[in-house]
Amino acid sequence: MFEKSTWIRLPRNVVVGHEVLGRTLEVVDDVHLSGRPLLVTSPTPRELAADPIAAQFEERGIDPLVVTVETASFDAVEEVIAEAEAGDAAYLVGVGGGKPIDIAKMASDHLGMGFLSVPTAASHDGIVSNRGSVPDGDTRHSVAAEPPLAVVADTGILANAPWELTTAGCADIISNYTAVMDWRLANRLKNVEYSEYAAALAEMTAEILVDNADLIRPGIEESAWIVTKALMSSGVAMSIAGSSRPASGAEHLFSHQLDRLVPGAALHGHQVGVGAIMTAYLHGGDRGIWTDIRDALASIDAPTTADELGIDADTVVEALSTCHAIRDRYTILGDGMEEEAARQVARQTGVI
Ligand SMILES: NC(=O)C1=CN([C@@H]2O[C@H](COP(=O)(O)OP(=O)(O)OC[C@H]3O[C@@H](n4cnc5c(N)ncnc54)[C@H](O)[C@@H]3O)[C@@H](O)[C@H]2O)C=CC1
Ligand SMILES: O=C(CO)COP(=O)(O)O
Ligand SMILES: [Zn+2]
Repeated sequence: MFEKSTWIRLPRNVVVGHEVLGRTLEVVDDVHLSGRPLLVTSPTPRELAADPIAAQFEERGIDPLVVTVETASFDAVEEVIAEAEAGDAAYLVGVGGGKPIDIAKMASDHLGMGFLSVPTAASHDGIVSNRGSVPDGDTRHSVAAEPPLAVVADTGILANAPWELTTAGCADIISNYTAVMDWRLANRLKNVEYSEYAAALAEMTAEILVDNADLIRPGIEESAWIVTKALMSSGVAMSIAGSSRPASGAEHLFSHQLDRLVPGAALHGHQVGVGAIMTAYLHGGDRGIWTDIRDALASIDAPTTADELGIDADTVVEALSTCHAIRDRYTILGDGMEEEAARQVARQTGVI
């Protein structure tokens, strides 16, 4: 008997483009949200986007609640939940980079409320996905959470964000290549559930981004458009898969381990990009696509070496040789790399 079922949770409206921030209330209406919103933001995005959105609500006679968070933590999630309950909020709006959006996502999951994602930086694919990532003890990877009901991505704001945030978003997309290789391997070796649709979408997204790498330049709104659409597409792949597998393999394990060893040393996307160079090498050796990945990263100004990440060689080797154990996710790292083998890979690929 056929007993399979799937439940794909996607944003209902995705609005990307020039000055779309000014249309936030139209989006709110279109997804039938009403009542008092709670805007969750961080200091710079507050000025750039949350205050202008708050002004739109005020013009309509609605007094929005605003919480400014500084760090991604469960204390911040609790604070948002408490503010929402005390202020009778009806829904949440996450405005900023990954941190406020993740906090809004996790809080809305807990409160059973809808939420909107308003990214001000195209820094990774969490800005649209149904995954939330808040450090929990030793855990750094994402967990299932509420997907946004809608995304409002203003390309003018995104194009003016610090360039390294955009290159981090690009690198997060480029890492889909190795994530999908790991996923296929895990499917073949461990019978891990696999979706060809999600895998193909994740790979195609990386390919389109790499093909358009020449158009991705600082301060250009069309660049923000290309990167944001890719992040959306990658988020959809994760939603189809019902896991982060299409966009997260061993290169992400490596990055999560760096987050534990040297918190805040480099951006998520930059770390996974360097991880992807090394894990692509592990998949294919000298004939593999690791040089293509390295060159694609270099072409969009993303780091390709430990030095460029600002992380020392020993830490890179430690992260690569220990990260297999941090999560139950089978990858090319198998049951772990010997430290000397990890050092060789990092040397062969020019990472150290
Ligand atoms: N949910 C998920 O699947 C994922 C979540 N993450 C999480 O996301 C977080 C990292 O994301 P980020 O966006 O790097 O963090 P973030 O929210 O801290 O933003 C980085 C910095 O950029 C600034 N910023 C944002 N937009 C700006 C703009 N337009 N102009 C000037 N400055 C601007 C912020 O004020 C902040 O200082 C981490 O907590 C990480 O764990 C990372 C990957 C996936
Ligand atoms: O960053 C992500 C995909 O790009 C999410 O992956 P994780 O589940 O490994 O946190
Ligand atoms: Zn990522």
